[in-house]
Amino acid sequence: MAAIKQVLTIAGSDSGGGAGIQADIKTFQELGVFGTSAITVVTAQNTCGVHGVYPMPVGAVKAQIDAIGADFAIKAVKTGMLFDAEIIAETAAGIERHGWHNLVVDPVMIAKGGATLLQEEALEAMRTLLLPLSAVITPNIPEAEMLSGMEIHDAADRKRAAEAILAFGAKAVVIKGGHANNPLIAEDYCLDQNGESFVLRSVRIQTQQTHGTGCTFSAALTAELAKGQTLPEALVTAKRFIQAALTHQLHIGAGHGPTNHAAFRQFTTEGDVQFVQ
Ligand SMILES: Nc1ncnc2c1ncn2[C@@H]1O[C@H](COP(=O)(O)OP(=O)(O)O)[C@@H](O)[C@H]1O
Ligand SMILES: Cc1ncc(COP(=O)(O)OP(=O)(O)O)c(N)n1
Repeated sequence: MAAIKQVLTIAGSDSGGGAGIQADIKTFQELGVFGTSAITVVTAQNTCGVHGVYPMPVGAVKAQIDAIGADFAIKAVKTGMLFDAEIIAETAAGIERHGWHNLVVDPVMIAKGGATLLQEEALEAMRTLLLPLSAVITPNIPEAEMLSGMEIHDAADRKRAAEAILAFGAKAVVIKGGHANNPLIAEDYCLDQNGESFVLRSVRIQTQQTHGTGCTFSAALTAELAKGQTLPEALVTAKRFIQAALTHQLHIGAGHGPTNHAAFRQFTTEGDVQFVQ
């Protein structure tokens, strides 16, 4: 029997279970890969907001990464909440030391409730240390604006911002459309270093149950890359996964509830996502 594909998430813990490490591991499990983790930060968090942020000592981050590197055949890695420049530097050094490829960088910066998940002075470390190692980076619109230093109001702005982000060395960028103003469509835009681009479109689901959408999407992308899918194939599955997770809601908690990670396996999603070149 072929060994199950092994993946690593280097990210923060969300006590509420909808985002961060918890969302990543659930998504990995649903997509049939074996998830391992290196926890960067512990957050005290629920559907109503972030109540506390407790960074791990960098030595603990390094020790977790090296324990995984010593024993697992990691096929893809994703990063999530990294919080400060020291943790970013340790993460980048670990990825290089272990020669890991298929790096998905989810540049987590601000939680839906407004809490800071990345210190402002860490932005430069993300640009210079992590982006050059990444196969793909998946900013939402505010994150793409921060990374590129440009405002995004329309598709032309989005393309210019994507080009600016690629200039930091990422092989591809996906600017996710969850924060766009379009009330009907949720559209993600992908551009790679060869100038190839496409968009992924779905119906926008009218819901408050959106906590952890970005983590879940990037974890699904990581799982599919580990299984050997091409970037466009992996992105289509990730978009179908999050569409199902948003459609079949769980209604947990009083605030922004978590998405339903089990929905993709339970419900048909064929045709829910349009790939437009
Ligand atoms: N209301 C929605 N309906 C359908 N898809 C959505 C909705 N909100 C976000 N998405 C999708 O979820 C994924 C994460 O996007 P986004 O919410 O922008 O990221 P983040 O959680 O990092 O802010 C993207 O594929 C986006 O298109
Ligand atoms: C520990 C932790 N990591 C990441 C996030 C942000 O996740 P995201 O998927 O962007 O979802 P929202 O915060 O926007 O709901 C987080 N909250 N906690």
